[in-house]
Amino acid sequence: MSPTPVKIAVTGAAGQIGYSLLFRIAGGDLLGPDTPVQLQLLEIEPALKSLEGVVMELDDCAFPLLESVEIGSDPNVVFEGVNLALLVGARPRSAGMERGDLLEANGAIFTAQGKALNAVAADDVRIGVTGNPANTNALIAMSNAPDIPRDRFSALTRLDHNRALSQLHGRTGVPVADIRKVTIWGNHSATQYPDIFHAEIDGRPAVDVIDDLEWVENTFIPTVAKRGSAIIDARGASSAASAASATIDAAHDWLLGSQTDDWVSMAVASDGSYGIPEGLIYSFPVRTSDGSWSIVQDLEINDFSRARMDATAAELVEERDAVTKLGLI
Ligand SMILES: NC(=O)C1=CN([C@@H]2O[C@H](COP(=O)(O)OP(=O)(O)OC[C@H]3O[C@@H](n4cnc5c(N)ncnc54)[C@H](O)[C@@H]3O)[C@@H](O)[C@H]2O)C=CC1
Ligand SMILES: O=C([O-])CC(=O)C(=O)O
Repeated sequence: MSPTPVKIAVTGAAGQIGYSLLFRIAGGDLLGPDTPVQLQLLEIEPALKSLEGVVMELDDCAFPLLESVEIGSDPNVVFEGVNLALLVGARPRSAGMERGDLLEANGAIFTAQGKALNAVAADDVRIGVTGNPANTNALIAMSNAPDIPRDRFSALTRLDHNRALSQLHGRTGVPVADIRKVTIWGNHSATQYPDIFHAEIDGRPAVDVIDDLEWVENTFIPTVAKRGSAIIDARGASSAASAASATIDAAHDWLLGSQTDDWVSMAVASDGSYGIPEGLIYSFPVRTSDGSWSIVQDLEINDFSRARMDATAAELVEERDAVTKLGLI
């Protein structure tokens, strides 16, 4: 008997990220080669025609795992019974904007979608937020879905995590598979803190292998934290295929588990670990298994890390205060 199909909602499905994400999901990259998927795609009314074209292309791929595709513009219909909701749809920033500038424009979307998920999603739903500002959008959705446990919400910092791995690979030549225990702390913004003090490169402490704290502070951290802007400057549009790939990686590891000798970065509701204010959606090192996650505990935090972890938390507190004032949470 084939496994029960998983219902996956994707919002902003006609957008740039959607155009990569949907094909990867339907091809089995998220749930593996044995699990059929049913896609339930949300778009705003004016983008539905374009989405119809994307669905025609999905049909034309004849993906064996793709059981059905439904599209619509009403989240109360599209989210019906979904087991996984990937909230991508939101306005992207353009050159010169910070992601926080999108708070007001995109905040309202996540209020309505949080309410709809609360009303109609499956009991086991997991919700991953990619649309920016991702952490605070996840906070808004979570706050508007009081019946869904808080640990079912996360925001995407896996792209930052992958960017950090790639930069370390570029510096050392060690394959990314042999680089472990990198952490992105905090906000998916320029204040994020990519931390290598616990990382291992080829089984050795990363700081010893790199042996250049000046490079860590003045090249590695800003390169990872500002990579989104660099891509906008180069491409004239924000990252899309890499964002889709990270969205898949994050959901895959959340639902199916991550390696035990490594961890991943995920922005989740803080339980106060590492002194981060309770309830903020903050990126931590987490281990995942079977649809649940737990924050890696007891890492020693030096003064260099502490200052950066607190600065990115302070930005998230400001964002939370701003959306509270706007009445979104
Ligand atoms: N967390 C991360 O690492 C990353 C996040 N992003 C963010 O992802 C979001 C999407 O990016 P792109 O696909 O490039 O943008 P895009 O503009 O190409 O697509 C966004 C889509 O969302 C749709 N949309 C707008 N409001 C909607 C609503 N209420 N319900 C459903 N769909 C709605 C639009 O019609 C559009 O088709 C942006 O906020 C972007 O900043 C992008 C890259 C990385
Ligand atoms: O920078 C942006 O606006 C898009 C994004 O989140 C990223 O590439 O990390």
